[in-house]
Amino acid sequence: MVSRVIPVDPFDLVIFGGTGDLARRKILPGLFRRFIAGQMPEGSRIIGAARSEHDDAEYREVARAAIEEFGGEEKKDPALQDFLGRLHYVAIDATGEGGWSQLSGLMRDGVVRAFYFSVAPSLFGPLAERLHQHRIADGDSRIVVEKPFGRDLESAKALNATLASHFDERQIYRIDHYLGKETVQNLMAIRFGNVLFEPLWNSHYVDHIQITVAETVGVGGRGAYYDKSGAMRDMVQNHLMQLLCLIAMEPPAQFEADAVRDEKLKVIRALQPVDAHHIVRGQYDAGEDSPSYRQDSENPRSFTESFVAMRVMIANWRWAGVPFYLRTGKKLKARSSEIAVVFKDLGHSMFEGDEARHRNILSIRLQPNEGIDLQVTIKEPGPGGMRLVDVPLDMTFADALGPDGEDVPDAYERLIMDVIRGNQTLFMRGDEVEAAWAWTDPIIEGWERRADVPKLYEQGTGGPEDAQMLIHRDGRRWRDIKG
Ligand SMILES: NC(=O)C1=CN([C@@H]2O[C@H](COP(=O)(O)OP(=O)(O)OC[C@H]3O[C@@H](n4cnc5c(N)ncnc54)[C@H](OP(=O)(O)O)[C@@H]3O)[C@@H](O)[C@H]2O)C=CC1
Ligand SMILES: O=C1O[C@H](COP(=O)(O)O)[C@@H](O)[C@H](O)[C@H]1O
Repeated sequence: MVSRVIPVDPFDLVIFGGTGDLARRKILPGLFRRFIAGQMPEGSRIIGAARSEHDDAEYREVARAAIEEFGGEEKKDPALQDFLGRLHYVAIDATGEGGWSQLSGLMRDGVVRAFYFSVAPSLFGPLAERLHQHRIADGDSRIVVEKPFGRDLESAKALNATLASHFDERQIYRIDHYLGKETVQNLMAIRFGNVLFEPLWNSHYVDHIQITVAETVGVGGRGAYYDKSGAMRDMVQNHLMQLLCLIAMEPPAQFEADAVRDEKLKVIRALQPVDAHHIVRGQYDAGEDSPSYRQDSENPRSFTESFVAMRVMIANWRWAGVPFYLRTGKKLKARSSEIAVVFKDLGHSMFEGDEARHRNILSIRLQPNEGIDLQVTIKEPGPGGMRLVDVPLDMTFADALGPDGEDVPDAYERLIMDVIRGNQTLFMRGDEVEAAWAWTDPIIEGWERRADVPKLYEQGTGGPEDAQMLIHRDGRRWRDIKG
């Protein structure tokens, strides 16, 4: 099978924060992979922009070093030199006047102009203002806005208003890199591309749904940011919420930006408030040889959560009474992200002596080993009569699709190419982000009001004991976190 590369128009992509961690770790290596794949047409340029003084040659060395450090196999590709030749640099201050006329002079007509805000969120507004003031952005330009998009409803509204005073909504690409992950898109393909699942996708057949995003990393290196954020703002309000929307939304009429985003918004608006009883916060303790969260964040009195588990209900016809259990945390036992749709038990077993509960479980593995797995019940092989056993019908995309199944763009690559193509389907709309904050704000405010103390949990486990209780109380259990 040969991967299809959809052509894009020539573009100028300006990366504000082009020397920063995200640019070096993800954006530049990703763009090099797209260059190799033929998605950077002749005449396209990448312009790094940050305060530090560099000329083009020095910036190319920054990019070369980044690709060497963070790139994969592609770093050995002889096309690297040609790619670096497409890079330019402007020293610019987002909050001052330095560099703007130089950037303005670099802009060309006849190519797509995209501006990636890979800088601290406090600079999103000043960048938008200056792009507008200096007439660097035209009516077809796109801006890509990184997370976090605000830290509550009020700040998200203010940021939306600032951006809206300079750009139309169709020009604003709010990034959630989970939406760019291959398997997250597969979620929609599995749901809406198979006749098999949709009839069962409701409260008549689904017992509950589990969404897990487990990480083994801690917050070392990003402690200052994370400690003001916590798992709720960092992961739940955006990534987990987006997964929840995709799994729960009604079928959109088309796979088109507003059709998909309208349906996601309806899910967020139908979320019931979560009471304290249905949510557990945790913070990782010190391990034998590894620091605690408080040490990593350099805040010895921190009450920020590095883990959240919660039971969420959606008040609509399709999902009435079906719990969605969400959990995410750092320093857990494995890196594993999965959505599991657990179907109801059979109403009656015709097989004598079969007392086990048999249930179908559709598990969509987002990472690692992207794939799907459907647990089905079959007869145990051998002469032992009609004894039933549950087995997985397992498909790893890499196995099923061969080497090309592995050769897929990573989330950032895909999303940047969508920006150039002008496709907003996998980006969050302003009202979606606000609705998500409107739902999370009361939860966070409740913690602050009660001075809630997160439960400590042992590193390398599934989180605090209370998270087990959260689901056990309902007579269910979490799926194992397996890497
Ligand atoms: N790093 C990551 O893994 C992730 C990051 N993000 C988001 O991406 C954004 C960037 O993060 P990250 O790369 O880690 O941040 P860094 O601190 O590593 O980089 C910040 C960049 O902004 C530049 N910069 C700082 N101040 C100004 C200014 N006044 N004018 C122009 N440029 C400026 C810096 O260069 P200089 O100092 O030379 O100006 C640098 O290039 C943030 O919004 C973050 O939340 C989101 C998800 C993951
Ligand atoms: O946005 C973020 O995501 C990462 C997890 O992303 P993944 O692609 O590695 O699953 C998380 O570590 C980080 O805290 C958060 O800001």
